[in-house]
Amino acid sequence: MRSALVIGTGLIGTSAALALVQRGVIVHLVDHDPEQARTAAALGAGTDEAPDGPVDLAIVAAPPAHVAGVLADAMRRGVARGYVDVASVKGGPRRELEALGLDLSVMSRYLGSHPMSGREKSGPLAATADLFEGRPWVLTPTRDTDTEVLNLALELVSHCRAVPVVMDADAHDRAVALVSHMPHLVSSMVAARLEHAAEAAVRLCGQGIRDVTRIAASDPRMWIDILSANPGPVADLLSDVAADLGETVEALRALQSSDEAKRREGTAGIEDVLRRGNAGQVRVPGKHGSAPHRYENVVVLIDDQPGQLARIFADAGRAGVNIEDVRIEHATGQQAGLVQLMVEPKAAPALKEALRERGWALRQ
Ligand SMILES: NC(=O)c1ccc[n+]([C@@H]2O[C@H](COP(=O)([O-])OP(=O)(O)OC[C@H]3O[C@@H](n4cnc5c(N)ncnc54)[C@H](O)[C@@H]3O)[C@@H](O)[C@H]2O)c1
Ligand SMILES: O=C(O)C(=O)C[C@]1(C(=O)O)C=C[C@@H](O)C=C1
Repeated sequence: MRSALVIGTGLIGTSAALALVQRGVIVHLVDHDPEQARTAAALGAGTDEAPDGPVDLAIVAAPPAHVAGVLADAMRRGVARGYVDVASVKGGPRRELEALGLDLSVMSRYLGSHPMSGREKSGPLAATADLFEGRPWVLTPTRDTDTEVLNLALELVSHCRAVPVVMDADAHDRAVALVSHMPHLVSSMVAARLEHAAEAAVRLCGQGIRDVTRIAASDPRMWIDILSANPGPVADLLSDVAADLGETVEALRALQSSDEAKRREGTAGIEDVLRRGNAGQVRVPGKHGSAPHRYENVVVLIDDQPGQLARIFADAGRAGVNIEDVRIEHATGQQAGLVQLMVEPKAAPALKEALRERGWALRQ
């Protein structure tokens, strides 16, 4: 693949673009919010200039409810030889696209896909080139999918160092209901208990609750789209969880009883759910392939003024350093913030020197 067009330059689109750029692919970036595409370009994910002819692969990374419309528009304009989307649900977007009445020959250029990797954060600033490393990336070809398009999608997955998994779209949706969509709701429900909890209790939060609630920080609009496209399988699973919850509540109540036999029943009920949890947890596969990169942090003090981030990215680009991840901390009550630039350890000394030369104040 020589060229790609990423449509929707948020977390996933920009992460894929960064990985493709690292592998020498010319990447064009477009978003319905041009500021997002400009930011992605400033991060080194490609150019926000339009391609002057069809690219090899268009990657649609817009929210699920927009995917069919964006794909149909791009396919009608013939912007690429092949088209993939990365939406978290696969059956709905394909059916919506089919309903838009594209010719079969055009439809054969489309392949639905879904990288099983993400973050609770949105937007290009949360993107990283190694987001998909070692993670499953589902491809849902049909009998009509053009082989060239399947090969382009496999190349995308390989450039992102992910592991391709071929599945039927509806089987995919049932599987992700179990491993992603239902757990997301359960995480939100646990986190919701904290909303009005006493500060004295919340202050004690340790790693356990952080692990269980991390994904509850995700963008609700995105998740409304995802859950609306897969409500049946998620509802079925959540009703199984509700049954477990009911039995667990009963077991805990039995533990409060003064009757010893009842207390034994309660212990057995609790043990049952904990043991079944152990048995399920060991089935969670480890991350395949290589471990995620450990980046070095270069911390820069910035004034809270427009254009500061773009200037840092441009200075890093001039120094030939790829920024793999960025975090921004705003100092409370001050017109300043700390930007953490995460880079390959071997690139850190050159970046620090270049930034100092250009007058940036670095912090430990
Ligand atoms: N977040 C995750 O963990 C994750 C993981 C795998 C797949 N996905 C899927 O990837 C897609 C993108 O998710 P994200 O997390 O990157 O979201 P995001 O909010 O970070 O980015 C979405 C981008 O799409 C743009 N956009 C919205 N409507 C558009 C349109 N009509 N045309 C062009 N651009 C448009 C937005 O401006 C935004 O920049 C979704 O379909 C999602 O289901 C998300
Ligand atoms: O790890 C996260 O933060 C995610 O949100 C990742 C996650 C998941 O549930 O595994 C979320 C939705 C996507 O469709 C794929 C991946």
